[in-house]
Amino acid sequence: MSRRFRLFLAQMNPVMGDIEGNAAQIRDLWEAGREAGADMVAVPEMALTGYQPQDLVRKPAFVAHATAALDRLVEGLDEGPALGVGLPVWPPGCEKPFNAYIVAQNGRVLAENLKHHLPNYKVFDEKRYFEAGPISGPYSVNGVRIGTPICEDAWYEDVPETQAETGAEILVVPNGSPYFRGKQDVRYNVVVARVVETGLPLAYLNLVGGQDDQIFDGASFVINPGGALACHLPSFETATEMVEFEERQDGWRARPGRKAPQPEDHAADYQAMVLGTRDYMHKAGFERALLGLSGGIDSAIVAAIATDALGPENVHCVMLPSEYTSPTSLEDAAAVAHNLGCHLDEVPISGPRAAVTDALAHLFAGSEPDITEENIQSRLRGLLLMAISNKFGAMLLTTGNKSEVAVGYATIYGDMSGGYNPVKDLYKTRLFETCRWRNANHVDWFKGPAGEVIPPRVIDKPPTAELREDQKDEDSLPPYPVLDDILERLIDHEQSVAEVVAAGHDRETVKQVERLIYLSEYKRFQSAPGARLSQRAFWLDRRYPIVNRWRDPS
Ligand SMILES: Nc1ncnc2c1ncn2[C@@H]1O[C@H](COP(=O)(O)OP(=O)(O)OC[C@H]2O[C@@H]([n+]3cccc(C(=O)O)c3)[C@H](O)[C@@H]2O)[C@@H](O)[C@H]1O
Ligand SMILES: Nc1ncnc2c1ncn2[C@@H]1O[C@H](COP(=O)(O)OP(=O)(O)OP(=O)(O)O)[C@@H](O)[C@H]1O
Ligand SMILES: NC(=O)CC[C@H](N)C(=O)O
Repeated sequence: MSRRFRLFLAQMNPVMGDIEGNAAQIRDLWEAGREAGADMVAVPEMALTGYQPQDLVRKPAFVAHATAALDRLVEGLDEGPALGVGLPVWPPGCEKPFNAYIVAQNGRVLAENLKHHLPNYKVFDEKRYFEAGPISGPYSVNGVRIGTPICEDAWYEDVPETQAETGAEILVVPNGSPYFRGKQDVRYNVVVARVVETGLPLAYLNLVGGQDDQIFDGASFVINPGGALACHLPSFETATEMVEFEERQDGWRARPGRKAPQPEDHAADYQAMVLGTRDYMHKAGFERALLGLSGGIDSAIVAAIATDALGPENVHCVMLPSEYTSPTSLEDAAAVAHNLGCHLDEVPISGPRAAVTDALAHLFAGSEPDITEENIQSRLRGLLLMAISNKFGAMLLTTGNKSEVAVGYATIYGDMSGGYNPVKDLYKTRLFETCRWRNANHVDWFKGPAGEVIPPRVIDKPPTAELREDQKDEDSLPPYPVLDDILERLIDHEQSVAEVVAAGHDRETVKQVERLIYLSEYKRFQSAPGARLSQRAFWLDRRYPIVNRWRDPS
């Protein structure tokens, strides 16, 4: 009879800092694994505390709480499978804690794995929070030797290789790997390389769920020696899977299991925004969202995302027309709310606007109307929406896309008001395409209706802020395809002005965009967090000084 190993993968969604709640979830998952006859139940990196805990782990009381919760979990493990769980551990005398993965069985700890490679790039600052551990060797569960590189440890050869050389038969890798567009291909490449080098099957187990701007997409998978995919869990949903490994003449192999289809590109971005919005709201204690619905495309897609995340009954849309609001905008806002099944109220801003104009008349006498008056409209909308939020307890969502956020094309304390921005990392040209994707596609966990929820007219009409007569975005900004290409080069690829010009752009336009990016750093610093979709999202991926006189002389 060949040797077997039954690994229960639990792609779970912890809540940051809810140590007791996460411990209860982990205990339930362990029981489900025991029922199913597992040898080992694995949950992802830092599942006990939530990931990334940032400076929380520098607070000894936080780490002590996690340790106490772990001790209780371990003590409660009666006869049954081993449990692998991620948490910070802080041995006495160490300057910082370790990022650890504890494996326990039958009431006692079998192994303590410490993360060796601490990621310190993009959104990661683990060298700030953690001590790097030595490479941890394999441990035995029911007679099978398991090696556990912790997330980044699997991105280098040395940890898996050392574990294989010291007897590991299967690699189980717990991860806290946040989404960016195209990341799954990066993970396959990394994992296949480790499988080829070690000759061992590798189970890649990821977290799922939103945490501030980051979205953990799950999509856990198992690769066999030779590179074949044995099983794949769904993206953006919690899931469990029993993976059956057996030892054959040519070594350990995982039996083929579920292969959930994986979303790509617009499908993945949209689901990331829905999950990010749902988890930000729910984990922060909000059931209901509120937004200004203008009849434009930005607020339409945010309304769709919020509805898919929270359900139409939990999304309150408000149209706040002025004398510049066209009949088309009124109709389009009504159509979006109707298609999504959300409640729509109308609150005209003409009265408050007249009151503000009146109040300032003695100061502004003799000056010409300019952007000041335009911004007052935007700020009145922000004020009224925040009043509705205060009164009824829904969180205000803000709607600026990445193109607008990049050049500061938004009014601070006006349309930038709000707690979360689902589309903050989505350039306008991609936003159009993503609306088309949503109109043609639906996923079963979305709470909004299937079908063409965003009328094509909303997608096709020229974007306008409607803050003065006949205003169009293109009066102030280059056409979006041009703007987005310049932005992607300057921001996502950090190209020089000379390189952007060499790619075919007009120098004056590039310099104008560069100027707007640097000038609006203060707005981004004060802006709401949003769903991270790229490798260069505003906040942790791209950190620039606010006061900065440097301009590219190239
Ligand atoms: N470095 C700095 N650090 C901190 N604060 C700084 C600052 N520089 C300016 N400021 C402050 O910021 C103010 C200027 O910013 P702000 O008041 O936003 O005004 P501003 O950026 O001049 O105008 C808003 C822009 O957003 C556009 N827009 C587009 C789409 C929609 C909407 C909408 O509202 O619905 C608006 C609008 O057309 C206009 O171009 C200054 O008066 C000053 O108080
Ligand atoms: N008349 C309005 N009623 C309600 N909210 C509004 C109104 N005008 C603007 N807003 C709010 O301010 C935000 C910014 O306006 P903006 O014009 O940039 O976006 P949009 O109208 O949704 O899309 P687009 O830029 O494509 O016209 C809107 O998304 C909306 O939340
Ligand atoms: N938690 C981690 O170590 C994350 C780093 C890893 N390379 C990833 O993004 O997938």
